[in-house]
Amino acid sequence: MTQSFEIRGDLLIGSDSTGGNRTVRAINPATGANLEPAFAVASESDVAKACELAAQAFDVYRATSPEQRAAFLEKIADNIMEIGDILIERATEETGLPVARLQGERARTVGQLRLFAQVVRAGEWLDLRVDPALPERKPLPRPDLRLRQIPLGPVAVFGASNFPLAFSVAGGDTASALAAGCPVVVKGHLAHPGTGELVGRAIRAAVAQCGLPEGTFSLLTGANETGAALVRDPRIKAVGFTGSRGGGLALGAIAAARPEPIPVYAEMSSVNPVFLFPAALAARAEAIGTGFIDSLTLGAGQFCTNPGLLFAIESPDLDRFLQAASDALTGRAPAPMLTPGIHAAFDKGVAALVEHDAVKTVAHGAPAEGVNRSPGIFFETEAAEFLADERLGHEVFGAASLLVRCKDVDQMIAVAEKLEGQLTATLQIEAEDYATAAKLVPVLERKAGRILANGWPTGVEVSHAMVHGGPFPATSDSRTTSVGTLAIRRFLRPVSYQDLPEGLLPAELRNEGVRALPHLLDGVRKGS
Ligand SMILES: NC(=O)C1=CN([C@@H]2O[C@H](COP(=O)(O)OP(=O)(O)OC[C@H]3O[C@@H](n4cnc5c(N)ncnc54)[C@H](O)[C@@H]3O)[C@@H](O)[C@H]2O)C=CC1
Ligand SMILES: O=C(O)CCC(=O)C(=O)O
Repeated sequence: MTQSFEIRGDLLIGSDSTGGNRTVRAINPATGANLEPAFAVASESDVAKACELAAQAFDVYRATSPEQRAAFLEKIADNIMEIGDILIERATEETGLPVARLQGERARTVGQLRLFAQVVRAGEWLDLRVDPALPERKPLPRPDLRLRQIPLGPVAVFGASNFPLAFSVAGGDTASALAAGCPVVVKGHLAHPGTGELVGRAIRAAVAQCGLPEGTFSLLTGANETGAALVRDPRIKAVGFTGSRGGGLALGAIAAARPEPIPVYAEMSSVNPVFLFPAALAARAEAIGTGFIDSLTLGAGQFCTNPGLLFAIESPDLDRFLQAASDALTGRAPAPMLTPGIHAAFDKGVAALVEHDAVKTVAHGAPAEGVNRSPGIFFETEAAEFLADERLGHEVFGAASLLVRCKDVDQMIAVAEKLEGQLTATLQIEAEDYATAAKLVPVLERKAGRILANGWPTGVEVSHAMVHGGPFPATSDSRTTSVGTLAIRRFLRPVSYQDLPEGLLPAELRNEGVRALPHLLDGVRKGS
């Protein structure tokens, strides 16, 4: 039977929809108009109720079999597709993003849930290890030791403004936390509350259809206070976040100040340096120029993977690149940005660069027609100036980028050494560049979570070998990723069982259970 999902402005606290005061409306950023209906904003008691339900759900949910949990993730994906066109229509109204982009994002979101279902079934994430007892060992016998990963507990997820589906209510943080066995309480982003509610209803329906406890999932709409109360709640055991550096740091500080501090996995700011090597520019300066502008202006530049910094060595080929990039950007009409606040922050960041004595404007897009839009813009400066002012390396969230002119490869490497942590670093190279690029790669490994060649950083593949992370300030914890199947590890911790009788061991660590799953037996990989 086809289900119908509606936007009513409700909080979704377990199976209850009655909480909150109806005080906020979404804004259509393309027109500036308010959208109906009014949405309930969660109070502290709503937050506490969602967390209590999540805590009650935890032991039941984490005891689900891999098959039950995988089926739940797949049911969420099916339900999201069942929402149908109203999901894309509402997301377009709330974000100003084009229909095709949102359709692609929906496919990525459901694909991500289905991929995590496969991961749960495969069992590698349990990281099972067995070191059998060695009773005859001298001078001391070895006990029987068995290890598995267990989920941390209820997780707070902060939906991102710029990916209303793939990084929001049922995005990567939610998918990986649910896959790990953690109940999830989402703090929805006020930039897309209707989109969030539709997806939240799809998850809530899946909870009921799969016979899971109601507290497995809740959705709280609200501003910063709601999020702060959620992170303070003692029942929350980890946080997933995508957004600003200020927001991520504030939540990290709240989490660290709790009587029981908890991990915050925050994906924050990145300028994603791109290194244009000489032979690459000689071979294809024009193609690199247009490819760069396409990546820069994608989604009005509102990607944390946006190429915000370029480095290149002075040459006539660099001038060809600049001409091609300028031609591609000039006249390009700006798209609406996600919120008036994000638009204002972009204008402020651009104004600071326009007024900077050491920065020259290379090109900009067509003037804005309509609200919440500003032309994309491309600047240049000298390496020495870049090194002298660290503000030139900070993120301007939107379609703004700065080219840094270097004298030679050594200067390019010296500048790279000064960069903050990044999500990505990109090389534009040809075979003749490999020897010099090889000197840069070890530097970039220290700086970034993903190094790519001859592509553009926007557009992250959801897969097993993806890292969407990196050293601070790209993220708060460089040891992991927020995209790809490795993300499940953020919400797990190991437990070792020493000499427990078979009947007390979890099923997957009993002899028969272990044999059916991939595991390490005395350090040797088996069964995968
Ligand atoms: N690097 C990236 O991936 C992204 C960066 N941004 C940056 O963030 C700016 C604002 O955009 P938003 O999406 O609204 O990000 P934001 O960081 O302001 O908000 C994201 C979420 O965190 C919460 N939050 C923020 N500060 C908080 C605090 N002090 N206490 C408790 N909760 C807090 C908000 O309520 C929201 O739910 C943009 O102009 C841009 O500079 C935004 C989206 C993605
Ligand atoms: O480039 C992408 O696909 C993902 C970008 C991202 O993670 C973000 O903008 O928050």
